[in-house]
Amino acid sequence: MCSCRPLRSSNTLLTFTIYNLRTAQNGLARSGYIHCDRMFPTLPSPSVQLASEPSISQPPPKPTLEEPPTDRAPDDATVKDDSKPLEEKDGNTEDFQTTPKAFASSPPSLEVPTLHLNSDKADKTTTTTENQADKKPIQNGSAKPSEPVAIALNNAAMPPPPQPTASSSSLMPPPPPPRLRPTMSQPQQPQTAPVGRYPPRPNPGSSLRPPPSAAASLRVPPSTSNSSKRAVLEPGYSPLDWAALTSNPKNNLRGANLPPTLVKVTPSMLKVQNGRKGRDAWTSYQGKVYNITPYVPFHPGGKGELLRGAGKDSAKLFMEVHPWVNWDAILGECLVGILVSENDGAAENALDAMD
Ligand code: HEM
Repeated sequence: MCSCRPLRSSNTLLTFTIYNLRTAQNGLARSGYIHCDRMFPTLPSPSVQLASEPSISQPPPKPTLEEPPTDRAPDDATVKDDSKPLEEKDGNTEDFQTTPKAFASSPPSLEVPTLHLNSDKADKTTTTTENQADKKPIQNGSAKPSEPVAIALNNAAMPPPPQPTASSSSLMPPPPPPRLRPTMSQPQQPQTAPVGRYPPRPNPGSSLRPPPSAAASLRVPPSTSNSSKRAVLEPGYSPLDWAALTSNPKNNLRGANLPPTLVKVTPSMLKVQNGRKGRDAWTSYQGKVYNITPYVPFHPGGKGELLRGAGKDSAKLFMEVHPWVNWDAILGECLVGILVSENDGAAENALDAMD
């Protein structure tokens, strides 16, 4: 884009390049255009120093084409269409010292491809673009304008990702909707109402119920199952009452007619002490024999559960039900003696007989 100015318009000393075929023929610069040297800095061009009148220092090269002179004035520098180099008009460019022509370079037109999910359309688009890319030459050494488009269309030519379908087995099934944990007091009911945007409303009757408090969540829910065999203790037979009874030194909890020292109890002796026929119930635990009769009304599990171990070793039953209970701390005052074998018991009885 050379900004040309008529030759007359400049009155200062400037260096210009004159391109005019007619000037070369007639030796007169009848018409010419001053091109800015910035446009063609590397080309050798005849320079004209203008003082008051332009004077050509070096004659321009002679063209090979003959063209009749015109009658125009030598200083006529009117802008005309013949400002174009003559080789353009006649097509002869070999012997003519030409100046590189400045062509208006149109910006590369990037075609925005249209992407379709349909593979046929994508293939067509790709083919069209590839043809266009082949047809378009590289202009002025610039980068290929079609490269990004081609890359983009190569990506577009890839098959579209598979659309998720309900029957696709490669996808994980959606997680189940969260459920509220059913509580003991609110039995779970089948959900027949359609699942809407909002949770279902509570029953009209329960709307008057106060909201549950934090303390209610910590409360032990009432048990409706028969898994617990906890017995209802009579008044005056609480654990605190048992503790008060055992703290009395004259409680006589071991039983009547027993020596103050520990008794050697054989298995046969233990078996007789089963709580029937007016006899106390004895049980053994870890080699020691206890009279459990005074503890029967205090047993939280009830009389029947406690007497299951009467007349035998109840360590297994005890550990199955409540291994956390401290046996000795509760029944320490009920200790009768130690469990011995039948032979030891027989020998002891023989020694007693000798005395
Ligand atoms: C001989 C066999 C025994 C059986 C079969 C038995 C059974 C039971 C049962 C069924 C319960 C109720 C558990 C519940 O609340 O769900 C219970 C509670 C209890 N029993 Fe026994 N019991 C036995 C011996 C004993 C003995 C010898 C003692 C005392 C040393 C004892 C002290 C307790 C205590 C303190 C509880 C309350 C436990 C708690 O509340 O966590 N039991 N027992």
